[in-house]
Amino acid sequence: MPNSQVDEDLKQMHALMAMLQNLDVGLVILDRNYNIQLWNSFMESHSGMYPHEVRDRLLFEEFPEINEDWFRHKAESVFLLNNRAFTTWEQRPYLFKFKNYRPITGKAEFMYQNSTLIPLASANGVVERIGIIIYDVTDQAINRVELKEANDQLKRLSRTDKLTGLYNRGYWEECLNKEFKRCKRTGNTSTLLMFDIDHFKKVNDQYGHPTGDEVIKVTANILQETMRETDIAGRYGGEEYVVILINCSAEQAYHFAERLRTKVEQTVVEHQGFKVNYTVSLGICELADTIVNHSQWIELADQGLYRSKESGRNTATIYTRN
Ligand SMILES: Nc1nc2c(ncn2[C@@H]2O[C@H](COP(=O)(O)OP(=O)(O)OP(=O)(O)O)[C@@H](O)[C@H]2O)c(=O)[nH]1
Repeated sequence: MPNSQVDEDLKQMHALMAMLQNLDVGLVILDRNYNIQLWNSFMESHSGMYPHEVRDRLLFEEFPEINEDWFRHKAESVFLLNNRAFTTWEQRPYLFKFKNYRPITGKAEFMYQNSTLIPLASANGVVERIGIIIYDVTDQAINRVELKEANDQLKRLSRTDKLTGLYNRGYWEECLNKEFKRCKRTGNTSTLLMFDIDHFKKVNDQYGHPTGDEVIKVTANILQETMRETDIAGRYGGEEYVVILINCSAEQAYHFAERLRTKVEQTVVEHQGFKVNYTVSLGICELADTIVNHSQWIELADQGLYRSKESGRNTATIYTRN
């Protein structure tokens, strides 16, 4: 080959190397034994390690954060099959654990990365090296994470009653429907308790709406303190509450209802200089074979509640057919 041609090839090679060095993506070349052969400026600036420090060093020794078994498994198929392989940040947040210095996405502690492994075949077609390309996808990942957080928050809000923090009627009914179906499937029994503040209109009339609101909130707190974590409580209407007592019979629910009723009876709500005593009436309905859907379950618990109101309030009644 004439000298001028060699010079030209070398020049082109230098230009290519300069370009690779300055790409805004990470580029690492590994030999067949996973020793580092090339380390571009992106890798240098994010790892703080110069190319001469890592050259000919075993990848897994220099970067113990890389799961060796997983990486070898992936890379061997690239070596053997001459195929590319990809890993996204959703599968693994990063390959190299680089600190994130980006001001806009300061929220992320580490750089999120997508990575691609590419086979580098020599003239005889044998893959003797592989290239790792690292893409910094921190902005994209953070946006996605934030969007998910916002959606989760929105979902929570759409399920929750603002005043009490209990589930709202719509979402609670969905839960009841699920529980209804679960009990029918498994043969377990759960009991529905519905209760309502007595003469609440008078509370509002006598002390004003804000104090009425406070009474509604305090009652929700008492309910939450009294029930189990697995029970599912909701605000059914203005001053009407519901709770699904999971895996609980009517008799057990009656004890629960009495505890709740007594706590309320003993509570004094202090608000805006007022001291409010009040009571609740409760209806109980255990799920039975005769109940055909969750709406009927609610109706029957409501009938229990109605009987409590009829019999003078501040009492709990288990629904029975007569
Ligand atoms: N402060 C306040 N009042 C509410 C809210 N939602 C409903 N109410 C009031 O709750 C009262 C319910 O009154 P009624 O349905 O007549 O029942 P009650 O006075 O509790 O009588 P009984 O249930 O028969 O003991 C109404 O005056 C509503 O305005 C709320 O979010 N805040």
